[in-house]
Amino acid sequence: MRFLKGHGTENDFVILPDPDGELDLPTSLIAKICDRRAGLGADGLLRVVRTKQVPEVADQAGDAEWFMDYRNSDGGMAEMCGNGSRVFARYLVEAGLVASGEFAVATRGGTRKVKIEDTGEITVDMGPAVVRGESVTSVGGQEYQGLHIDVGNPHLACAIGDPVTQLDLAHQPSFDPGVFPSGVNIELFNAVGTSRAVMRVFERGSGETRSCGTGAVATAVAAAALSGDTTGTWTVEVPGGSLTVILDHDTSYLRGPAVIIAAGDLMLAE
Ligand SMILES: N[C@@H](CCC[C@H](N)C(=O)O)C(=O)O
Repeated sequence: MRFLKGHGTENDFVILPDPDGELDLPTSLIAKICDRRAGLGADGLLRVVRTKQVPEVADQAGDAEWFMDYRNSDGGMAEMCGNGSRVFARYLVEAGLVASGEFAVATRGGTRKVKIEDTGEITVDMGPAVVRGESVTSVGGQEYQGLHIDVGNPHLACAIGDPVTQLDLAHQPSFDPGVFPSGVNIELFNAVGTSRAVMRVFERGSGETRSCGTGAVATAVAAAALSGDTTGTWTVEVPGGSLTVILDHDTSYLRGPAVIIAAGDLMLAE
């Protein structure tokens, strides 16, 4: 099985090209591939398949020729991955499957417009990030209140007073399963002024990662809400680098780097 490896602000992914939708990828095989000791190691997996081969998205994919089949490192599905969509776009361009510039990518969370910037960074139109209410988490015995934000996938973004560097995110932070029946990605952040936030994240299905694109959008929305804003441009610093989030009236944009770092043959099997 041919694979590539890439990352966006150190949120890393195994990429499996599967243009005709022929790969059988049981959950246990994905978890094995993403295992950092027994496998290649990654926060998630991106299967690259033509939308016309995927009946459940083909009808709503619009002009997107390619579908990003995203899986968390535990093998579970997610609706959307912000960093993954940039890495996916970088792969499509480098593989010559799309012309550089602007194009669409289909995801379970909807079709997303992608733009390769002259700087080399990639901007993704993430769609509207919707505040659904409030909820609470507990990390290391400390409770934090935050906003439940839908970025295609579920987030709980909490502004905290303690420095995020001091948090112990080795274990699953608690959350309310009544509010988040399918699990949740939990962001904890320090807002610095009105345009910068420092964030750490515990991702559903992957644990603590060094970056989360949808989480950065949720963080920007929650940070802006602290001063009653719903629009603006935010720099979101994560352990793996820095992302730009632009909150517009009816959509949000995520901009950042994406690189492919390796390619090879995978011998793992079920
Ligand atoms: N790292 C991603 C989000 C991946 C999906 C998430 N773990 C979920 O289960 O919703 C990003 O960059 O957005």
